[in-house]
Amino acid sequence: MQGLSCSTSRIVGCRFSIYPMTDNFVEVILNALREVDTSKVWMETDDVTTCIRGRSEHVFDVAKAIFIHAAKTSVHVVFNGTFSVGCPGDSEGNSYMSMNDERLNEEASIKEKVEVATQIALYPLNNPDYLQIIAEQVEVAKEHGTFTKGVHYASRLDGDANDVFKTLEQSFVNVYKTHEHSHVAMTATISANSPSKKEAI
Ligand SMILES: Cc1ncc(C[n+]2csc(CCO)c2C)c(N)n1
Repeated sequence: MQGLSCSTSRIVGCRFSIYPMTDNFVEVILNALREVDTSKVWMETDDVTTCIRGRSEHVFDVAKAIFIHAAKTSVHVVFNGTFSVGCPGDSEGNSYMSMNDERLNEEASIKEKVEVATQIALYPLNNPDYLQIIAEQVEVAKEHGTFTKGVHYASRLDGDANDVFKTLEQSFVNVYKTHEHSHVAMTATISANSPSKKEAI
């Protein structure tokens, strides 16, 4: 179809918000966005979300660092985001894909110990084997020790933010590497410092 062919681009993107549940939420959001090194990703923030795009490792590095930066204030904060790769129309035509693979925020992120509760859902969009592919990534999360249980429409992961982000990244990369023209979306809701208990309330 003219103009709608699936791009072979491997540019990864994430559109996300963080929601710090505190009166000074503006400060927490803006400090997290400012103090993380975002020089290896394309980034745009508006009044609803932030979008980051570039190489997979830098998109995950920056998303994790922004969330951890907000969470280390001890405020109850939630990250809600959609990761995407292979979206038709998302072109690689910018310099961010030629960055080297050295992660700019990993050293600072791994110093922080932040417990998180997470619900993720993987969507291998153009793959008829999607159920099998999702099941394989549940096994990966079990191997990582982050998988807690399946819930309706999602899998629950608990643990340190660094470990949970490792599972998110590994699952997403495993799925999009399945074939050259894969189009994959993954949603993640990540909560830290919640006053709620873990059970349904
Ligand atoms: C990561 C992230 N990016 C953008 C917003 C939207 N937002 C809500 S309040 C605020 C600060 C004042 O403008 C902004 C940018 C968000 N919540 N989280």
